[in-house]
Amino acid sequence: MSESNVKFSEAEALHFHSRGRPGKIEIIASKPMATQRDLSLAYSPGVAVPVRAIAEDPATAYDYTAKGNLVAVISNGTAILGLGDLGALASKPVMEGKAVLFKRFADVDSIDLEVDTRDAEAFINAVALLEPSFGGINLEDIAAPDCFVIEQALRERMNIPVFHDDQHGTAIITAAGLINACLLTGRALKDIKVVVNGAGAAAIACTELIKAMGVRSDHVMMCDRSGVIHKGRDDLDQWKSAHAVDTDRRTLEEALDGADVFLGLSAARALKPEWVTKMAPQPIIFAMANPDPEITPPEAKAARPDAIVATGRSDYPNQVNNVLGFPFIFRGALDVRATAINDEMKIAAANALAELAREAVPEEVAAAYGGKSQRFGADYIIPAPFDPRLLEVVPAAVAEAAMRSGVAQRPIENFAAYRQTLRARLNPTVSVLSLAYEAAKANPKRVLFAEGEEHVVLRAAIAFKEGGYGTPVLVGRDDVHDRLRELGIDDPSGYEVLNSRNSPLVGRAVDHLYARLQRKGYLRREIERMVNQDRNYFAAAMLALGEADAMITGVTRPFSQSLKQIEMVIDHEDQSDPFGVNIIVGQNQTVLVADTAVTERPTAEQLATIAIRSAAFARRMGQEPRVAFVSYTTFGNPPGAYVGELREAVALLDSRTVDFEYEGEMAPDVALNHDMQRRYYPFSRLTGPANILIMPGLQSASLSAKLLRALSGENMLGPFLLGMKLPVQIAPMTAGASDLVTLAVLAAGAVDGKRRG
Ligand SMILES: NC(=O)C1=CN([C@@H]2O[C@H](COP(=O)(O)OP(=O)(O)OC[C@H]3O[C@@H](n4cnc5c(N)ncnc54)[C@H](OP(=O)(O)O)[C@@H]3O)[C@@H](O)[C@H]2O)C=CC1
Ligand SMILES: CC(=O)C(=O)O
Ligand SMILES: [Mg+2]
Repeated sequence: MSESNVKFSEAEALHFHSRGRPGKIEIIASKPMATQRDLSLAYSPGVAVPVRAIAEDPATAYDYTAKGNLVAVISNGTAILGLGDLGALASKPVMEGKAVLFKRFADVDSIDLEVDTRDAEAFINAVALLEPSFGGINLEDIAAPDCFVIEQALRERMNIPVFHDDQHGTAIITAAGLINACLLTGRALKDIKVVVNGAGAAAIACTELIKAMGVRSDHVMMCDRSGVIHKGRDDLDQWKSAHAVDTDRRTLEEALDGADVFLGLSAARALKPEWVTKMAPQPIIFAMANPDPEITPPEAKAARPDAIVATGRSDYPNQVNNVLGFPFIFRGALDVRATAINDEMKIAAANALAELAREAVPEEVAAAYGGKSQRFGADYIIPAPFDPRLLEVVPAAVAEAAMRSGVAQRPIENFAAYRQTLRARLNPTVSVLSLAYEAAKANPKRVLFAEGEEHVVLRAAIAFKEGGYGTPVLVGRDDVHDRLRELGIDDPSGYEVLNSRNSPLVGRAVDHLYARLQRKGYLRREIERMVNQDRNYFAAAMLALGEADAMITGVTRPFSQSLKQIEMVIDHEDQSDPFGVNIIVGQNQTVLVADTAVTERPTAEQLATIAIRSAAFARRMGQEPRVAFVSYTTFGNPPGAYVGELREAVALLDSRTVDFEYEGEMAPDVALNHDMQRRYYPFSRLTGPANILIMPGLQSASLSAKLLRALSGENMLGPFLLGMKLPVQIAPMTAGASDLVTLAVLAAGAVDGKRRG
């Protein structure tokens, strides 16, 4: 895509957007819609009751509808990122993207609306009429100067927060980054000389905010396409002329002479490395144009090794991008039902972000970024978007500022409790998975994809490599490169292919396997045939011999068959059998189910081991384990003949010292409902709903997991194979490319522990 740091092909980006349900959002019902009674309540006649209530008291719309947590992302497509005016329809992928970021980072429901007009008045009228529907309006990618007129008019006409993200979101993050970059270089805001390149929505808002925070007006030089905005120009509109200065400098190059700070909010490659050499010592360079910055960090650093450099992108250190702002700012504003997002709230958000970057980074975030650059310093001036603390810190600061400045209609009484609800909005498993992806990037591994001729596997390998998660090693025939070409990879030579027929490594694989199997009735020629003809034997041997760090297989044959083959090459972690865990990820809840893959009728001892290992895995996934041994009976009711092993497993855990909660036997509906446990089984030792369900046997476990996968699709992960000595994962035959990438990332994440152990 961009000229450097290419992480994916255009084909991959298109496939990502078109696969499955096209686009990136869908709407799901938050109430049951199963029965006639549900429908009567949700729609006519039941719906008439809240209708009358809202007509009588409009404020109750926040109680009876989704309004209070719903934000519209609205654009006319006149300044789509740095791509320019490509129209309303073309802006839809970006607006859908912003909507999903709202959900992902701050649990704000959001919908994109693309309004097909370049007429500011028509746009204003269209949006103003939407006030009843939404709790807030996030304007996006509307070009200057119309964006100023539009936002001003809508703020006056609407009694809900209206926020032009490219202006204020960007300004808040820029201000936070600038505060910290100045701290690191020993500068005071009042002294710095700033050059702003670009004089549009983002540039003007950033300039206004940093001036409000103490940067002197006569220290800021702004440039547009025609060069420096000076008092002698007669082509300036009111917004540009507000920032015109008295100077004889005319070009960006001249403006940069001796400047402390460059803020780029213009276009790709607008800043030449040779101009950067003229800046003051330890220059601060924020090249924020998207998707390609004004200058890349390697170019900037080559020209000025002493510079602090930030961009709008996630693949370089210091991502100064409004994604760090809008989800959390709206979260805080919605939670106090603010009527506006005012300057106090923006400054509070900027300060909160700046302060957060100066605090010690939590272990899990630091680990995810390879432990590198996660301490306040030149490569870490601003928190990373996946930092789970953002959702607690920024909304609380914004809500508090809204209350202080008198725009909060529903003030927060107990901030400690509020922070707790903010923490609960983030499903820890989702953040752990995100962090696992970041960790893979920071510490990339070689992962064998044993079925390297399958399209779905090749797609996964492409995503794995181009996402920067590691090096895929494809096991397959010599035409694998042709298949990669068919999938849009122009130069497939960067993909390593191991052919089990003619690889020079075959001999070592045969030796390894023969040494293991010669006394189990296998002849060497038989082993040769197995290694040549079956990729699981060959790939597992490559893993055992250290030619790669982890292995993925599974889409071409049943799980049990793959496992049997791999067990011939690789040992179990200890005396106990491996087992499978599936993870069901809900918005606010994660449930693990085990053993979904291996042992048909586990003994009590096996069940206890599965519980202990699942609990450790749950902790790795960010969950505090609460195990329920599940059955069709709950504490003996109805009496059942097949619950003995479960009860014995509970007794075994009683007799050992384990550091997690467990209980059983109980039916899944009781296990998942803590109110029911308290009401009918007050002796139960679980302190909340169970999040690990240990099934009595493979029948029930596999049936439940497969039913759930068929019904809930992408919310089901796994099965993850636990208990092998080396990191191997066996995907279900129905796995899609993204399932395979997740398995590969988790397998890669287990490498260091396994090889050490
Ligand atoms: N990192 C982040 O979070 C964000 C980054 N941005 C980026 O900022 C840029 C501008 O976005 P936005 O303000 O919304 O768009 P606008 O269309 O409102 O403004 C674009 C501005 O850039 C100027 N410009 C374009 N090319 C050059 C150039 N070569 N030299 C100097 N100035 C130039 C234009 O000048 P003129 O007035 O003469 O036409 C105009 O003033 C985009 O690249 C966008 O991706 C925006 C928001 C957030
Ligand atoms: C990040 C963003 O909003 C932009 O580049 O327009
Ligand atoms: Mg934008």
